[in-house]
Amino acid sequence: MDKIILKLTDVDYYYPLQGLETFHALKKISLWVEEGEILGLVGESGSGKSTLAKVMLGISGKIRGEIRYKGINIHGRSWRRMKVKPIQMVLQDSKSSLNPKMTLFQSMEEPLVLSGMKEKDEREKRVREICHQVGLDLSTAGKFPGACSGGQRQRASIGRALVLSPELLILDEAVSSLDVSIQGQIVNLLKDISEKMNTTIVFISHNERLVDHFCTRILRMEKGRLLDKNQDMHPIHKKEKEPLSSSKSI
Ligand SMILES: Nc1ncnc2c1ncn2[C@@H]1O[C@H](COP(=O)(O)OP(=O)(O)OP(=O)(O)O)[C@@H](O)[C@H]1O
Repeated sequence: MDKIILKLTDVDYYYPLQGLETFHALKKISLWVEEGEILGLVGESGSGKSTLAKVMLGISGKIRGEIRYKGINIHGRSWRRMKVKPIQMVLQDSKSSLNPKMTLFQSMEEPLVLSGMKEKDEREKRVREICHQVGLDLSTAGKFPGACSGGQRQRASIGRALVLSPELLILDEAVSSLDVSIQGQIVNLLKDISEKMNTTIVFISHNERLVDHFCTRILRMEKGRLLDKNQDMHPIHKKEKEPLSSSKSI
């Protein structure tokens, strides 16, 4: 088997409610993520996909079970407290994840500033590289989010997530609000990035056709549980990465 970078064993998650009540959102989730793969996570609305993504990122709250990143038990540890995080997430709403008062370029530069990269020239060089990778020209990168299209903003959100070279990128409905042709372009871009940078991707989407085209393995959630219990017994869900035409209807 390929190298496992993230492994969850019997993970339960409970959201705190009013008083002493809790909501049992994840039930006995066991899964692994292999280095370099594009793992798709599908399931109906409310099945727990976003909660699972947040647990991978270190959400606070009542968690049971074991979460190991590269063999290290990260249970209860928040990546948010670390300057350079090995896991990054891109959400559906690029408007809310980008600061409206910063240009796309500045938003992509900010994680470098926060990580302690002091030289402005060095930071700008890195952001120019990332702009090239995510297909944003520099004049667009100089605009504020309000003056950009959804696709341009989403490229910048992906660029911001990639600028510190994360090992694992989680995309939670990250292309859902975009036109079909733009979805295809962004998915091709992600595939390219995953191949060139060996970035591992967890891709959450309602769009099963898109997931089927894009992902190398697919897991399904239902009511807080994972349906594919014995993951290596589902070879039909495991395939080689194949090119996706951006004009194809997905
Ligand atoms: N902060 C919260 N407090 C209490 N319950 C929550 C909270 N956030 C989510 N839930 C509940 O947890 C369950 C799983 O929600 P989650 O957002 O993870 O589902 P999802 O599969 O990502 O849904 P969608 O596809 O609609 O985004 C739902 O029943 C939801 O109501």
